[in-house]
Amino acid sequence: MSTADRETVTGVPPGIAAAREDLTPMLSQYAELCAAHEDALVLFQVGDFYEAFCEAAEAVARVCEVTLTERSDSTGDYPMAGIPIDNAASYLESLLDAGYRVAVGDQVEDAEAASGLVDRAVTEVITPGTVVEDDLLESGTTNYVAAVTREAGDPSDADPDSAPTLGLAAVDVATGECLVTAGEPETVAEELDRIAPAEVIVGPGVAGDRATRDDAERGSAESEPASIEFDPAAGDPNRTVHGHDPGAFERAAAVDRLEPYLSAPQRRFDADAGLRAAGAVLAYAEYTQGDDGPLEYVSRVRRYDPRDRLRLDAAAQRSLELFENRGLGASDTLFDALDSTNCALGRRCLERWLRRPLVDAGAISSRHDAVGELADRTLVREGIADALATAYDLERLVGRVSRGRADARDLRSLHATLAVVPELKATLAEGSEVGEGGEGGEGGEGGERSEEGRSGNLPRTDHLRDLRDRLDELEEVRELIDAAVASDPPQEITEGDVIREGFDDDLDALRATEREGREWVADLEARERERTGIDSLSVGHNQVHGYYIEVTDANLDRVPDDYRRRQTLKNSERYYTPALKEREEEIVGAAERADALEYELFVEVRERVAEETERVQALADALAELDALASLAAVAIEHDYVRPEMVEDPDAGIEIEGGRHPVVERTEDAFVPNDADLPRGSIAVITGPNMSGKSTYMRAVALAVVLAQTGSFVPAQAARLPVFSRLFTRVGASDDIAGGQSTFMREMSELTEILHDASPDSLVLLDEVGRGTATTDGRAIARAAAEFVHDELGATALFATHYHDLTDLAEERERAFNLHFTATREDGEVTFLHRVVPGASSSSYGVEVAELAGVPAAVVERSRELVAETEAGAGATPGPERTDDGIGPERGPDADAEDVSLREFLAEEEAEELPAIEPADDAEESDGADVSADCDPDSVADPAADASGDLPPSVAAELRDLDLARTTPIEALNALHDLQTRLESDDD
Ligand SMILES: Nc1ncnc2c1ncn2[C@@H]1O[C@H](COP(=O)(O)OP(=O)(O)OP(=O)(O)O)[C@@H](O)[C@H]1O
Repeated sequence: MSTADRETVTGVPPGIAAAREDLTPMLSQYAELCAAHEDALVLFQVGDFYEAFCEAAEAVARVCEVTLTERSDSTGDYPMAGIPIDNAASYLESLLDAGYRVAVGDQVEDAEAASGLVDRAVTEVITPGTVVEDDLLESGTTNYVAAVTREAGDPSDADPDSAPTLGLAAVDVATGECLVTAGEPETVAEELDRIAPAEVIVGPGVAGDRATRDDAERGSAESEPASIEFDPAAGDPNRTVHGHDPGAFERAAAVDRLEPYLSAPQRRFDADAGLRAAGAVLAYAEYTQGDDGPLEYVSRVRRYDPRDRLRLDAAAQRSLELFENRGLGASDTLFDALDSTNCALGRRCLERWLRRPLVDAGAISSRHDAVGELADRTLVREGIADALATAYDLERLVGRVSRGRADARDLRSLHATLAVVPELKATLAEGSEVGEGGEGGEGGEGGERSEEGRSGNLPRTDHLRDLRDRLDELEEVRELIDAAVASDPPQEITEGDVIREGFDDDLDALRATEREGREWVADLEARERERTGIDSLSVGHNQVHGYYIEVTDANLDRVPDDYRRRQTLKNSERYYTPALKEREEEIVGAAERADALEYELFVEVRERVAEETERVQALADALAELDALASLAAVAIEHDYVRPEMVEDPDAGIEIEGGRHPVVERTEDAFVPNDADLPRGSIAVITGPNMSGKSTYMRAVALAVVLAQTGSFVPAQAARLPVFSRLFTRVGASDDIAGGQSTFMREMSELTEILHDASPDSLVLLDEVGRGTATTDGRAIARAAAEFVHDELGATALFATHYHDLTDLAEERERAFNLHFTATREDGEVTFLHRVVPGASSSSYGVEVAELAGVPAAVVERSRELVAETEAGAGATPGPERTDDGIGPERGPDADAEDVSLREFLAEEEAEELPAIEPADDAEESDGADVSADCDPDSVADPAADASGDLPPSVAAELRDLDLARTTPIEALNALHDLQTRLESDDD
């Protein structure tokens, strides 16, 4: 669907606009609704169908694959297309997928009761971020719409170097969850990626905003701040981003909008932008729900500071495959591996936790306590799972209740869910005596053994005890629903059978009248047969004539006087009697009044339940957390995870024994566990053949950190972990092809972020950095970045690389060390051992991997020849003996790279890759900071390089003044290039 297509069919279709003066009243009404919803496609209820007209009809026909028909009236012919209301969900989904917002124009008065044109109004605008229909929502997921705006103020006052503050607010319209935060563009971009909204509306000055875009196109610099460098769609190209009424983003409008949701909103937000984003997102949410006033189920507007959670940028979320599989290898994500929840509430909670791991050691340990207890207590865990498996999606149910959209079945579902609460409370208390199920094991920390715990009535841990206290049984609500609503009610709430007998005396009386009337009619046949002596006399009912007594022509002479003729058939006559007519009126009247009364009573009950929205939401939170914790415990037991020891010492590093990758281990028959011992601030340079397990290892370490801080146990034999505040990853360009940027540009901008923002509290994963460009440049960048991470940032880092010369960092830097992965080769066959060992690797086995992958034999052979030729060219350089295929040193079948000393390895690498460097001593003398001298044969050969010991003062001063923390690698290379040119011209 092109943008042009979309533009032509939102708002008033041109064909309708052209005929506006002549339209019939109905089409005029359609045109009015369209005009009021300029950015949406209007579906207009006509009986059992939603119709669209003219160009809008053509779009509906095309997108929904329905027939385009024609409507003819006195004013002309109009193309028309409709979708059946009963079956609208899948069509609506197609329209949303095609990028439309759909305004639903419902008939809002009874068509039969209406005199003249039926009143219609837009009852909701369905947009990707605000759908509430269960049919259109994936269960267990959260569907957010977000608003982003920037801090107001005169941009000329602002410090040009400081980043503007952005406000971000998001609402899940189905559940009422509302989150608000503010921060620099980078922080907000990160939060957007975590929240992953389906739709973003942007305020003035933010890219994607309509006014800003128009200004940019006109080249005007109006009073609004210029659009800042921030792309709300960056993390997900499928995200719908659009501008929205700028007025909704104004402070005064936002304060007014927020007032029904929280008191004194103007005092509640640290950043004005946060307040304005919250106001705008709620304005938009209300608009999509038919502009019916405040959304009552949005009872909590939660403000939070992203720094209170482990910060994971989009690159980290993607490359660690937390929620999205990138299709490389295993097909699952970390979330899939962790999700053993039993209900949608728990699933969403677990997802929230994983998107925002904790940074508070106390809170993390508290979750670990609870997971430990549930892991120990099998019966309790299974009891919770069984009970929650019958729980409905309380958050969405209560959302529908307070929106006045819940039907009787929804209330019964709410009742069924409330009914599991007492059961859950009992389960949590069951068998909690000390000594049950491995007591004193993993869960035994954190002051959880109170007197009550010992008495056997309550959970052991504070966390579960607190959770149990939060399980509000909402007895009154449960009893009210049970007393009022029939146990198996129909979907329709206007046609009776919804309210239980005994709930309302008037209703019971009406139903009794109806029942008695029907019984009277049922007995009428027998009575009349007896009275008239006509054995074939029958009593029947049809829609048109109501009740009748039927007598065949042969018996007409025996018809009594009080029979009145109603209808003549071929061989019989139909009659009624005054008594029958009276009864009939009684029955019909009572039934109609009963149906109407039932509806009234139902709405009353629904409103009473809606008054308890906040309590139901609080219960939903508690159930969700319990489910998430039980899921973590179940996974820990099933997959043999261990409770990590969280170490609060700021100097503590990562110590993992027998760590595994939680996703890869499920697909590999024989996963090889590995240790990780990474002192704080150290950098591990990891080398090894392709496919040997470098990435898997690095990710397993990072995932252990993420899991631990989420509150989960970790796949390892033992783990001692510090609490990190940020996690960065940068994976090689060819591993990451999302987004429209050149992959190398993307790689470099992600690297820039790391180099700017990582700190001693960060864990950094660099996987093949520099791979996206020429080897010489790539190597230089990799080297410089590694040095910077070590020297300037002090972050704990893992750096996987094929640039073997990086391994000499270990000799030059105190906290750098080498790890490598091993492989064996027997009869030309390579076997990867997937085992990490200290030291540097010797060989890349690239040609073997190519062969394994099925590269044609001729190409493999030719590659071997070329490798041999390169080596022969480097023959003058001292190095170890090469094997026939020239890939690595000759080794026995049992030998692995451990056998190769670092010295041999370095010599070998120089021989292989730096033929121009000689003698070898030069390289040893070179300063590690001068990457180009180390790596680039051309620059080494250049006599200018010799000038490094004696720099002209201006060059030296410039070098000293370079602010590396604010210099991107590309800028650094450019600066180096300038300096080099100046040195050369000085020499001339
Ligand atoms: N510890 C392990 N035990 C068993 N199999 C493993 C292990 N680690 C990795 N593997 C398997 O090896 C495959 C390759 O691993 P990985 O991608 O980590 O290698 P790599 O060294 O990073 O490769 P490249 O350098 O080509 O990127 C994985 O997809 C997985 O199937």
